[in-house]
Amino acid sequence: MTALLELDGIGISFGGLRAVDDLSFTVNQGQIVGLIGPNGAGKTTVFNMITGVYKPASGTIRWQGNDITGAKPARIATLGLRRTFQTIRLFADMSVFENVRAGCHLAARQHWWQGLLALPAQRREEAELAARTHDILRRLDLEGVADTPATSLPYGVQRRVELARTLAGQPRLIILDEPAAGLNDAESAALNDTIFMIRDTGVTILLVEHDMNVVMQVSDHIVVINFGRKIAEGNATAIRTNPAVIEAYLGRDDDEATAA
Ligand SMILES: Nc1ncnc2c1ncn2[C@@H]1O[C@H](COP(=O)(O)OP(=O)(O)OP(=O)(O)O)[C@@H](O)[C@H]1O
Repeated sequence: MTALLELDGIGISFGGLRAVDDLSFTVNQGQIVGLIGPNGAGKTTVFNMITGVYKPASGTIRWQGNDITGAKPARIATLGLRRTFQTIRLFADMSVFENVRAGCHLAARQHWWQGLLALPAQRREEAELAARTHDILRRLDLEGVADTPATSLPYGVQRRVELARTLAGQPRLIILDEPAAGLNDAESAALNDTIFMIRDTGVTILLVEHDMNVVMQVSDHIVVINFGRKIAEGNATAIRTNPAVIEAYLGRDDDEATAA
């Protein structure tokens, strides 16, 4: 298996709090890796370090073998490493098609001024991008609402539009930030299929999620952190029965403990 993303001993502190400590794990090409942990475990901080929002105080992050520790978010995005957001960030005045088409811009080859001149190469690229956008809309079952203003749609559909827009940038690896948050049971069940479909198009996935059902059902490999440290990793069967994981979740009187 080829390592796409490697975290090697990364750590960061906020004031006196060691939010992430000596954390190592690898995401291989084509895998779906779940990153889980109780509230405040450090999940968000981990992917803020991966995406360049925070610079790790220690350790190394490698992308296809190259050290990208401390690289700026824009550079990391152009490498093909993208994330989704928990909060909806769609363009309110644009249709679903236009929102997803806007996600293609990072991968576009033409300069903006070539667009003004409407050169043949530019027109060709426009046609390519429109075809790519329609292909993604079809895969995510959004063709029927392509012309609908994005923010007029139900919450669960808007989340799918966001996912479509992120895919339009042709990522190699996508970090899904709690994709099941706020979804009803039917939407959450459909999400599993969507995640498999994304992987089947060749995109590697790092899934940060509270919903244990989703994580256990879709992940090839699961990394569990608590208080910023890795306490277990393995497949769903191994994680479900791991005493340290059970202890971490059952030590907390909340829904996560029940779900675990
Ligand atoms: N910018 C910051 N400044 C200070 N402390 C922070 C900051 N970001 C996170 N923390 C602290 O670091 C720890 C890890 O937080 P983080 O948000 O990464 O956890 P999480 O696993 O994503 O939690 P949740 O599941 O609740 O979203 C927490 O104790 C949090 O309070």
